[in-house]
Amino acid sequence: MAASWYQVTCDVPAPLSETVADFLSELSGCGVCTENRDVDSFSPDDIPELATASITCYFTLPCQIEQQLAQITGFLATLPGYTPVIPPQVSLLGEEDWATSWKAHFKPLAIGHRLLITPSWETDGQDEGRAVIVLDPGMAFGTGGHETTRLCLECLESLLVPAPADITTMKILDLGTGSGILAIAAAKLGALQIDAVDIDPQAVIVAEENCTLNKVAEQISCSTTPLEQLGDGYQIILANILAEELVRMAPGIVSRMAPGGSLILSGILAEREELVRNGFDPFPLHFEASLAAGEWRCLHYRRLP
Ligand SMILES: C[S@@+](CC[C@H](N)C(=O)[O-])C[C@H]1O[C@@H](n2cnc3c(N)ncnc32)[C@H](O)[C@@H]1O
Repeated sequence: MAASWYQVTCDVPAPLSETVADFLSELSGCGVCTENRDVDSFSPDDIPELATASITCYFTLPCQIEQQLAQITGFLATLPGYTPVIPPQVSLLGEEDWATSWKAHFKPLAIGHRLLITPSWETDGQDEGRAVIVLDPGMAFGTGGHETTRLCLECLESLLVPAPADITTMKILDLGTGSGILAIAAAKLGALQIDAVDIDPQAVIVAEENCTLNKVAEQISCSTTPLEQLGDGYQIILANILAEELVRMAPGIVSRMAPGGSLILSGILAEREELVRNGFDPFPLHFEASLAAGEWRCLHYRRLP
């Protein structure tokens, strides 16, 4: 395959990232990509900024890359506080690499005993009798890789496998649906009446697309309806949201549960488990379990009759 671009990446101290990004953008004549956050993190509030930022720009072929590199290193040398640890890294990219190289990071992921999350370009593989959820990484949280999602899915599976007698009539709420992954899992395991809500309209668009992709759009109603405007009688409520928000919403959540219904709370760092337990203590709930994965906890409650 013919190469089409030079990709140049400069690692610089974080405070210099804007200056370097502006320079590279002007020099290359196109946009730059800045990686300065530990993105494998749960929420925008706790995404830590890294000490070093990687700025990547692209030069279309043909181009005199040596001259461009000389300009870049010359510019970096003028910046106060810049000490080159690694020189700018250069690689050649082809059309196909450009379009597909990111896909290498997303592989089918088996969860629990019955679920398999797979990107749409990997659907030919063996599903070994698992319910397959096709999910392309989109703008919304929830491709199954995060512990908080996985814990929810495992707990949900334990409630729906084997299928309870009332699975076709039970109402399920996925509060903070993101990509729709939890709602889609519930549908794939046989539930027919699922509400998937999110305060982020972009997430709702992604969730709707994923429901269609998984052919479960008829079972799932996606919307931005706030909790306060939802009905009640949910046999299962799933909420993978941060601890403080869960506690704030506790009265609204519990009042929407059917007697005997299950509540699955995730997105809780181990050190905040007590905060959530205290927040849900005053309500008529039976504490069933605290599931752990690394620093994350997922709490399972049942509503008392
Ligand atoms: C961590 S993501 C969870 C996504 C998915 N349910 C999963 O388990 O992977 C949390 C989602 O909750 C949404 N959210 C946060 N606060 C909310 C609230 N008060 N009501 C509804 N959605 C909320 C966010 O927009 C985000 O999409």
